[in-house]
Amino acid sequence: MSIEFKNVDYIYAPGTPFQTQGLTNISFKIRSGSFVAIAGHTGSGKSTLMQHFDGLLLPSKGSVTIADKSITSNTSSKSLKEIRKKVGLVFQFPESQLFEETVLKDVMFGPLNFGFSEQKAKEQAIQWIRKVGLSEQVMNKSPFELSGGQMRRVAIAGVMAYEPDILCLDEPAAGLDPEGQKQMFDIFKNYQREGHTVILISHNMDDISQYADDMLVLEHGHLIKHASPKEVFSDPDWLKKHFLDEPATSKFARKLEKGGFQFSEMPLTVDSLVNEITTKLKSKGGNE
Ligand SMILES: Nc1ncnc2c1ncn2[C@@H]1O[C@H](COP(=O)(O)OP(=O)(O)OP(=O)(O)O)[C@@H](O)[C@H]1O
Repeated sequence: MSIEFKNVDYIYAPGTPFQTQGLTNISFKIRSGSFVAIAGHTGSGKSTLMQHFDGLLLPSKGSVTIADKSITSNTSSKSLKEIRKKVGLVFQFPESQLFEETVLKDVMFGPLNFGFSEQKAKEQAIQWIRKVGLSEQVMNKSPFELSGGQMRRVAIAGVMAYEPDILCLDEPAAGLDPEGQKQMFDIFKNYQREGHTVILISHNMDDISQYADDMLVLEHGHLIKHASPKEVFSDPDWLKKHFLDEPATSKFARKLEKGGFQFSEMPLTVDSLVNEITTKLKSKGGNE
């Protein structure tokens, strides 16, 4: 299922002293079945953009089209419910939104809310509890008895259990250990392989370079780049200008090595990476 933005502006608290321009004139198209990363510094508009994918925020100007359904500032709540069944949003630290008595009930909540029968909702919940790497033994426990990492999985299973065509995740691996993070991303990559569209907000360039097909980069509410990670990461001048302080570790560096560069020290920051690339380019006569 595709997503298209046409000239979208979003203004928070219009006409008040708190008025803030969240997004300005955003246009792009996300291909159905792709894995897209949204990157950008804090406050650049990533969460504001994501909340337009299921109509949680309606554009102040312009339009958002999800498959063949258009969302504008006038879209009815009935149409929005249809869209929300197709677009699952997982916010940062989603475990803070768990509320049911048991894990099973919590994961069943989404499917039941979108019209699945009790039986089907239960089957979906059990399947997704397993798929996110939890044992069936947790099903009858209170979510609040679980570890932080397990609670995160329960919350994510709660969205995946109604199998939205588009899955949007805001920093889903934040705070998890490296093994837990990898498992989480493998689950999302498999979800894409099953034919779904996955959209991920991330500050982590390693994850983006490893998993995403395309990147949207925001700055001060403007879309400043829509390209593959390879294109973005092979433009040192652009990286230096926009991502100077973002951390880059060995996997990210290895991706760049494939473009012909070698790196000596790991981990690297983009700053040191860019210096290294610039030095190498100079020594090669600037032809690469
Ligand atoms: N509820 C709100 N009311 C007013 N302004 C807001 C609100 N939420 C966000 N903003 C403003 O909109 C702009 C974009 O914020 P947004 O949260 O979308 O950025 P972000 O890239 O997701 O940041 P972060 O990486 O910190 O989550 C910022 O200037 C922010 O202060």
